[in-house]
Amino acid sequence: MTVAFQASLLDVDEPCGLGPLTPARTALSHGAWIDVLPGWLRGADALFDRLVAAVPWKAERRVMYDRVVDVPRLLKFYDERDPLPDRVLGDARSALSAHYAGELGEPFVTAGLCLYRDGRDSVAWHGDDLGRGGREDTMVAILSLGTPRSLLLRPRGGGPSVRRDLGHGDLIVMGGSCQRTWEHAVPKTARPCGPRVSVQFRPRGVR
Ligand SMILES: O=C(O)CCC(=O)C(=O)O
Ligand SMILES: [Fe+2]
Repeated sequence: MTVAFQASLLDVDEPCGLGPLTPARTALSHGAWIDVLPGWLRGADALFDRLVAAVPWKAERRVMYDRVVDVPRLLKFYDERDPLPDRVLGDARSALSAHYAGELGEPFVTAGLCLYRDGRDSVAWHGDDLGRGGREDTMVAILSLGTPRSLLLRPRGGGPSVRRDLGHGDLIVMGGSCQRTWEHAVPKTARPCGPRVSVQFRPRGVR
């Protein structure tokens, strides 16, 4: 598939590599938190290009109320035994598993990939609460590549939302009770907007 993407000028020709994993934590309410590390992956635009070309992206359709609608992004899920599409993703998963081992008590194993082709692609408000995230504290780590998009978070009970603009190798980790006491979304935008890939690493049974 071809998607037009303007590589960031700072990033051109830089070798792909993960920097030190030194995220800054922001406590949210109800025992939720986010860790953010801008530019964790240097040379992220090269990885973006490889993933756009190599991943067998799938368009999905879902039942919404009484209609079948297109899911507004392309997807590919790698289960724990599936080989990842790029070595750098394996390195990122290992580094995250090592860094959070004490706090999380288990490794990140799956990788969910999303391709937002332009500003019309999005993900609606939700928590990753289909599995254990709906009952237990856990973590979901997201590596963002390509054009930055806003990730919004809001408490389920109501209250102000928190926004982080993520792309070009940025990392966010949602932790604690975040998947069951908060929701997150990547809203559509009317601004001209190039494509973004997000890679979500999750522990076993978290979806
Ligand atoms: O694209 C993102 O950063 C978020 C994706 C997401 O929330 C999900 O796939 O569950
Ligand atoms: Fe999510």
